[in-house]
Amino acid sequence: MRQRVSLLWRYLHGHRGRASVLGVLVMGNVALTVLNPQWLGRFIDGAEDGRGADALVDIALVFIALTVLNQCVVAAAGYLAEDLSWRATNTLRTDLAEHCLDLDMSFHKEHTPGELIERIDGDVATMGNFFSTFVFHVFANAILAVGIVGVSFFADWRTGLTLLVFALLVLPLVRVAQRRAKPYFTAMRQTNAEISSFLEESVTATEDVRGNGAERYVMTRLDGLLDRFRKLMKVEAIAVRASSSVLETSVSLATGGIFALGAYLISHGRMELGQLYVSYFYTSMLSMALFRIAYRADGLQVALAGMDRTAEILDTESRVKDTGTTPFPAAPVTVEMDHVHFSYVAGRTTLDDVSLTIPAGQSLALLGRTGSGKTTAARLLHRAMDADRGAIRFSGVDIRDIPLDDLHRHVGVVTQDVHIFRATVRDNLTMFDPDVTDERVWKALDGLAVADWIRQQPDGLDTVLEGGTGALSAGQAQLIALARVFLRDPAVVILDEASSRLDPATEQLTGRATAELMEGRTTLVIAHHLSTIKDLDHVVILQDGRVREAGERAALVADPASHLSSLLAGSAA
Ligand SMILES: Nc1ncnc2c1ncn2[C@@H]1O[C@H](COP(=O)(O)OP(=O)(O)OP(=O)(O)O)[C@@H](O)[C@H]1O
Repeated sequence: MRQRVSLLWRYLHGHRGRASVLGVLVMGNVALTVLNPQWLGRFIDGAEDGRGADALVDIALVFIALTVLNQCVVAAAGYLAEDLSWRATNTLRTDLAEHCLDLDMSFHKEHTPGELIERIDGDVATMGNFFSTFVFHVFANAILAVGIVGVSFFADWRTGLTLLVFALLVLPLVRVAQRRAKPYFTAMRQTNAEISSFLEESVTATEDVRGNGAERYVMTRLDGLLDRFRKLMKVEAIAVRASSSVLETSVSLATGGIFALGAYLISHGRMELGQLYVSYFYTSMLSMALFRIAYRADGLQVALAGMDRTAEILDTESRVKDTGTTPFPAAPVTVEMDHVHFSYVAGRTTLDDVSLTIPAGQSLALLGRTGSGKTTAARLLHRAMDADRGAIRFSGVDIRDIPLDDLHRHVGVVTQDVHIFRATVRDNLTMFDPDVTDERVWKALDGLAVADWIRQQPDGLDTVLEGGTGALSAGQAQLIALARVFLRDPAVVILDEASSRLDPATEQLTGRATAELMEGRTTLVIAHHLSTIKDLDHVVILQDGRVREAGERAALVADPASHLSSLLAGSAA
């Protein structure tokens, strides 16, 4: 609960002014709603007492004016609640997205993209609804209930007591209904997130699914998830229905009680007809208020469950701590991995005592079979995660001592599966940074192979690219990624070669662009083809997470006993 309150407080705090006005409007609405029936009572009593038509018309006019005013207050409060909820939740969405981007690999391994989208968009949207729902249907109605009981006490303690007992009996029922329903709501949201995530994965993997003839299996799994959702929905609906039936019965009993009490009081001259009418009116208003609270309890439950998950994500701390204060060393930098150990899963070593050095401004090819740990070693270099033991240093500075922002600015990464945004070439190069001018783009790329390629695109920098890697070949996507890195001018470059074969023309172009990028920078290349290592200075061959061989490329090539020589001989054969 404290977590939820502090989450709400954090996001409403910045909008205190609007929230206060909203509070005043809600209170005004409650006051007008409670006051209005009093005028009806006066009207009835006035008519009974034989007051003149003018006086009765005046009372009716006041009643109408208050009703209109109340509607205006409701409209203003509705607008403000929506506005406030969008402002607060948009900030929350941005913070959540940023927080997720900052979290390390282990978090992203545990949560699929679909699940995170559901958290960032789905849960937050529900919280937005909750806000309007809470203000209008729970908070406002709770205050209204208190107001009705209070005013009834003031008029006659016996009717006040009847309404109080009614409300006090009904409220625990509402709470029981809420508690019963909550686990189902939580499970429903979780299943919903799993469905989104599964759909996202299936759509992304369409080619693989079809290629493997796996449509039926995929659909069976989806069926299973949908079935689980349906069953949860059923139980939840029954829980909500049962509580409404109990509520409706209680309302009938309370109304009967008020009429019986009214009849008794009128017959003893202690109540007038108008007052009885007001009490009856209050009973139905109170029931409606309690109904609304109960009815909205499900929305409230969904929102509370979403809020718990949101708070949980916001409270998840990255295992990669950003506590360093040492500036990134001046280029060119020496890259050193010193007896590094790493496991994704406890007990299953991925990197075992890996040491390597790339002298300043030189390049190193990291070779090894699939699964030998090449990508993992590269990830450690830009702190996608941290080594369990050992150290990584740039020109002698431990990378954990460098602020993460600084590190990411100076270490450029080109991954195998480059992500292309559905946006212009410009946005894809600048990563949506509006401060990077076209002049800067062209200056950074001046005379480079990638610049020629961009110029050949139909609209140059304005060419709109399809999302993913759909519209571009692997080589073209690599060209975009290389250009991105050129723009940032990093001191260290980590390059995961495109593993798929490129067509000869693109291969030549990416080869030239890569050579240009490595110029004057310290580079680690994850090489998937032996043909591409010929221009690199050093070679490290990994085998099952250990260094099998390391040395200068030329020396290893010249040594017929080296493992590299045997690999080259094997690939030539
Ligand atoms: N996020 C992860 N969580 C758990 N295990 C992982 C993760 N990423 C990789 N691994 C495992 O770590 C080992 C090394 O993987 P890594 O991707 O570093 O190898 P690689 O040499 O780059 O392979 P490839 O050439 O196929 O890209 C493999 O056994 C792999 O299954």
